[in-house]
Amino acid sequence: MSQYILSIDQGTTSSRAILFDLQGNIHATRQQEFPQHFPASGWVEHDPGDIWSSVQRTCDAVMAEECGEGGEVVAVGITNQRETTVLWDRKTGEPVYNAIVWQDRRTASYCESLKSEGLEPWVSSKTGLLIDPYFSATKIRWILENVAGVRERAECGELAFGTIDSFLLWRLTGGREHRTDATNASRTLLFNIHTQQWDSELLELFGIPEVLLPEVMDSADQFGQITDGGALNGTSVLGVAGDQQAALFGQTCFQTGMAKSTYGTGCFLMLNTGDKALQSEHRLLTTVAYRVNGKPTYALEGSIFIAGATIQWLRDGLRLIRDACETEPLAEGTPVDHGVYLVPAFTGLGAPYWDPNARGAIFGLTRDTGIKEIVTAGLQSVCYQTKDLQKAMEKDGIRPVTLRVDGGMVANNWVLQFLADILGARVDRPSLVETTALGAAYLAGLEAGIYGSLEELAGLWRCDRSFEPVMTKGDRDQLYDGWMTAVLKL
Ligand SMILES: Nc1ncnc2c1ncn2[C@@H]1O[C@H](COP(=O)(O)OP(=O)(O)O)[C@@H](O)[C@H]1O
Ligand SMILES: O=P(O)(O)OC[C@H](O)CO
Repeated sequence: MSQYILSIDQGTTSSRAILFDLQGNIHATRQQEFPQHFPASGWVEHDPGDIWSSVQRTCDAVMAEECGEGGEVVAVGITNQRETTVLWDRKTGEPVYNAIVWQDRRTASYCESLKSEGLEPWVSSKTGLLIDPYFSATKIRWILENVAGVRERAECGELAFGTIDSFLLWRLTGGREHRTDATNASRTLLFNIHTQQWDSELLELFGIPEVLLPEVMDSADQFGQITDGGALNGTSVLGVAGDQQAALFGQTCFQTGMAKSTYGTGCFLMLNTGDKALQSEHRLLTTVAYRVNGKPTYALEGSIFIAGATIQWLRDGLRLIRDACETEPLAEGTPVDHGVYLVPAFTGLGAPYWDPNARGAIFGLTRDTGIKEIVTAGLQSVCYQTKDLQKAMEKDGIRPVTLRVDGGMVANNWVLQFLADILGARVDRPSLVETTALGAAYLAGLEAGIYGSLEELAGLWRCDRSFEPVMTKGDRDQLYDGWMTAVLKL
């Protein structure tokens, strides 16, 4: 009988269920998009019911079509959009409000007030994060403050908080398990990454009752047996990690100095710093990369909010292209020094600027600027933002020994060549770019005993193509100076 690991990848715009064979090859995959809600300027919400039903449907479909004929799922992994916050009733399982998504900026002024009290260094020393609406704590607080009756119900222990992994686990286990893993906990602004525990002083600061919080497990652990998962009933969830950490794991960046960068809606660069929680002096985040056998491994992270979303905007907002794949031939026919800079600060700027109030702009337009220059500038913006992160890491005294890339945008060879050129570093694309789902499968497989060690997993990584820098230092510096000038004008 063929054996598989099922990975549930619950992302910002869609949910995927992917069946991996035990060598880490994709056997079957299903994906479903779900609606995004923008109830006010800067607000982004998901209906948790949509998230749950998209997960159910993709899992059912993949199980029915591909696993029906004698196949067996031996372990389940969950990976998820991080920080997104749900509060639900422990008895009914019903959410008390929509999920507030990581991109949501509604708590910006509250974050500003905390920063003006000088609290950021203290919060950062415990959590590795900055005070920003991005993280869960201020979103939880907003629900407690603004939804009628919720604070009282929370204090009585009637409600549960979770990031999406936790919400899905609760539903899959029929409301028995209220758990999360250390990577997801490390994105809440409530978790002390040094003690690996919820921090009572932070809970007090944000006014959040501890009784709301899930139990924090290793990333490879016994999360619970599935009882409400259709054909998955009887199998166990054995791996959980936030999607960027899962991508680092799937890219098998297990050694200190190894880094991955994922180019999906946003871009997230993560560098393994081993057992040291290095504190950045240049506004990068310190986070838990994974926790295995009770031992946390840490990472430095640069989070860019808008990467592939720029291409979606060029397609859907400006209608300059019909499909993302048209961007590659357009850029190939355009000199890199066309002089147009597109800064996609649609929802503010993330690392290393952390400016929630910045907004996007296009600079350097002339009478002969056309579609191809604007599209090329859109692709280049993703690479320049990665360069910003590389610079911040260098100022912290760190240079990645390898950069492995993944996510939807890495199908674009032009982007990866320009990335290598602007970074002045080699960029490696693996054969399997669904590394996020793969990471969750590897974690589950590790707990199931299918894989004996991280070294064994590292041996499964395969390179599809390496991109070597060919640009001169002079050209690189000149192009990047133009980007910096544009960003400073925002
Ligand atoms: N050939 C391409 N060139 C540039 N961007 C692309 C290409 N193909 C896909 N994209 C972009 O990649 C993103 C999709 O990547 P994906 O990893 O599926 O995102 P997410 O998981 O965040 O939803 C989209 O924003 C899309 O615009
Ligand atoms: O769902 P994605 O792939 O856009 O990832 C979102 C990140 O986890 C946010 O921190």
